[in-house]
Amino acid sequence: MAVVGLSGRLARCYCLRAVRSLPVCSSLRVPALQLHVSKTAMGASQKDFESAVNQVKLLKKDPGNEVKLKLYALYKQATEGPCNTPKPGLFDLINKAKWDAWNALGDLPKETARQNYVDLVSGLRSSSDSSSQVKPEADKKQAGYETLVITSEDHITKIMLNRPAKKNALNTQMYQEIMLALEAASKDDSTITVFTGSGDYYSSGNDLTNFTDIPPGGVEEKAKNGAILLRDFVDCFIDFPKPLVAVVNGPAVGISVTVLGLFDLVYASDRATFHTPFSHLGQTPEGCSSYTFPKIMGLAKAVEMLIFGKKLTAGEAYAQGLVTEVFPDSTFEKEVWTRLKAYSKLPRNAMRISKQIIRNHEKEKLHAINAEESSILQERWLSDECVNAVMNFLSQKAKL
Ligand SMILES: CCCCCCCCCCC/C=C/C(=O)SCCNC(=O)CCNC(=O)[C@H](O)C(C)(C)COP(=O)(O)OP(=O)(O)OC[C@H]1O[C@@H](n2cnc3c(N)ncnc32)[C@H](O)[C@@H]1OP(=O)(O)O
Repeated sequence: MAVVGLSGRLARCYCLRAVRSLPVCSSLRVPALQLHVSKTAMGASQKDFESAVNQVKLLKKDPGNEVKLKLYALYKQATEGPCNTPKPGLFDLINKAKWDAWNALGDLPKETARQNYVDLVSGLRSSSDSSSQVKPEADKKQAGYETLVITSEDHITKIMLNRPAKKNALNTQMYQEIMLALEAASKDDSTITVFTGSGDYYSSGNDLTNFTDIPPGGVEEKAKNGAILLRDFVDCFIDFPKPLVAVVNGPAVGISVTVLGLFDLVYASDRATFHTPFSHLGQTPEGCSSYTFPKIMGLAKAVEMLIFGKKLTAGEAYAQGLVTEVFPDSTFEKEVWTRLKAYSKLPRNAMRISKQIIRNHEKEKLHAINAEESSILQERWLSDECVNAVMNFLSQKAKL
């Protein structure tokens, strides 16, 4: 695809398949940067291993080269088995150190290497978290998040998307932090968990700059990593055990709309809108919306949103069953939080078990739908239709 004359940022856009793969960086790459993992190496604890691979990227402190060599060696042993490459030359110090670390593991079984990797990362996580996070107390912001503001008060854990200058667009870090925040909220002493946005937007959905910066493995690896990230992200909502509430304070776009089908309550300000411009972007529905939206609002209305990109007002979203209740913007925050504080005093276990009974019937089906939607999007992200739409936004910041 001819890319002559585009800005530097676009020239890095993963969509530009003509771009040669970047030179392999000379510094030691922690294996977490290579998220493509072979199915055969995963076995029963595939999720734990993938989650550990993801978590390495979020370590607050650099664990040092010795630990990184250990992570590298265990990763290679878990995914490829015993060292199977020729020894690098004497002066190729970085690759020789990596080769030595891997080779030193000898015939260690893949399963053992995988488990050792998971154990090593969880140790790194707990030491990193304990040194960087403040124990949440009532009215206290939780430390350790850059794209979110997490507060705990009145038995409510509030997860606020906090990139207002970018309309709370979800970049890769925000996806990762939301997964961590949901994991923490599922285990803390709160009764309900609330999502909302800071600034005038709830969220403008996927950050389209996520499509730039080609990894060393090229565009296919970018799309594969994106599909893994999307699937893991949506799985967190499918499996979340407590009542999950969306306080939609303004316009919502894309994935911030589609996952609403997995929430238990959706309260919207009357200035909120709901927009899923997937066809405009050469993309397809995600967040299980290909199943939940027809179920919630009927096939015709779901098609009008998901295929034709009709933007709904809060009133229309309420009429179609996507929104539980709409409030005047002037009294939105006061009315909604008064109500939620009353709900949060209800017996925690009864609410959790009731949610389980209501949601468990379809949990496996939703996981399967999520996996299918993610793999279809993996292909879509490499298509010319998506390439042109994303480049159009990035180069002109065209408004939908
Ligand atoms: C292969 C790679 C995969 C990566 C990982 C994927 C993981 C999961 C993917 C799941 C699939 C999700 C799909 C979706 O969510 S599709 C929807 C995507 N969102 C959009 O297309 C919205 C784009 N934004 C807009 O149309 C407008 O910004 C908007 C109407 C939302 C607001 O317009 P307004 O004029 O009011 O404000 P600005 O445009 O000036 O916005 C202010 C600044 O914020 C930037 N911005 C806003 N939204 C986004 C966005 N989604 N992505 C990136 N940047 C965004 C905007 O550019 C402005 O920035 P500057 O101030 O720098 O100009």
